[in-house]
Amino acid sequence: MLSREVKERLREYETPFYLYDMELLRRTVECALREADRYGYRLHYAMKANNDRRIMEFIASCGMGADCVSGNEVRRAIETGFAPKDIVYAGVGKKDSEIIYALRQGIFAFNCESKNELVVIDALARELGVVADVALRINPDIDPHTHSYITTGLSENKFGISPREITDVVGMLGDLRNIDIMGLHFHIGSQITDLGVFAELCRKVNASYRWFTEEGFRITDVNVGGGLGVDYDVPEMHPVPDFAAYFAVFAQGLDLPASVGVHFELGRSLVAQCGELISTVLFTKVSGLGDDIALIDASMTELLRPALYHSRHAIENLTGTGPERAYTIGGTVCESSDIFARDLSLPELRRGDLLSIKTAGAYGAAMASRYNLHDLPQAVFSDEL
Ligand SMILES: Cc1ncc(COP(=O)(O)O)c(C=O)c1O
Ligand SMILES: N[C@@H](CCCC[NH3+])C(=O)O
Repeated sequence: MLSREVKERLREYETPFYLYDMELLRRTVECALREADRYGYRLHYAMKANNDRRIMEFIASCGMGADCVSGNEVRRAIETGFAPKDIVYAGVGKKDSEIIYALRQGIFAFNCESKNELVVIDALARELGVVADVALRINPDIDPHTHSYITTGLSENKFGISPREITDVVGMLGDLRNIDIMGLHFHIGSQITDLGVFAELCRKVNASYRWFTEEGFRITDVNVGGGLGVDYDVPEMHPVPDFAAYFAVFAQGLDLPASVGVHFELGRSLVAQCGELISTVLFTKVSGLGDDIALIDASMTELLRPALYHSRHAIENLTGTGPERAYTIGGTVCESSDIFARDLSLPELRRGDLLSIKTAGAYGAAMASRYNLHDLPQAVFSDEL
């Protein structure tokens, strides 16, 4: 809940902008690290969720590693204080220039997603005279019960190496002298709220680990990815996700020797709740069906999730106190999918009211675009207000 003084101060900034609660970020990151530490688990921040420099610098300063999916992400991670030896690099389509850059940095591991990618990493590593540490990303065919666009571990998805290809891959590895298969990697999707899905993942991880060990591989590290979901409906009830319950599922389900390092790649659960998108009501009008529409100065260019996944974010009228009315909340972009909410009850909206769109710290600013030549949204931090 923002105080009246803070709300007044928000008026000094040009909307739309992202407001980050740095105290909540601190509590969230500390809680995740504390709960992971109980089991000796190692955390890597999936920076695709939010690559703001201040946020990254803070997370790096807490001692987390980074999970990157492009050469530029690896570069930004290093610039913001993440140690190369704590960086994992996934991505289904890595370019040669990106692989070469990451090889030169001496990152912890490439999460490798296909047979052909292994061949390319090996060749590039040979040219550089180095050996690349590689974790094979296995597609375990698990339904994570989330939106189909953010499901990544089903057989039909483009991610990971399928069981069909595994034997081929293993047969070929003897010829690849410049890669060391030291790990196995899994990531089955995002915004997963059914913890039973992670229990199923553990069973698949155990089976894969046993299979690779029996094949003669020395697997020192297992990376189970990220995916823990957050509460978009009533965010104030769960400002910090239940990391204790999440890690306990793995502690109970994983059956690996104590010497094997267990890694996680958490994105959304670390940064979603600390961010909100602040926007101003521009106009209200009535549709041909008689519905009240409010047009706000944020749009799918600042927060794409509702247009892309029909996802719902809680919205608060920060400045209006009138009687409630039901609104369709639309953005400014020339796309009919640019709608943040339908039939949403809010204190009567007037031109100039400030709205807060909650749980926007993950995959918000990071997915912003300049469509319609909009400016990219600025970031404002709670401790600077
Ligand atoms: C390979 C990989 N690791 C980690 C993540 C982070 O996921 P989340 O933000 O759901 O924790 C993603 C995104 O889904 C991913 O693709
Ligand atoms: N961008 C998605 C999550 C994708 C995660 C990356 N694999 C979201 O906004 O929910």
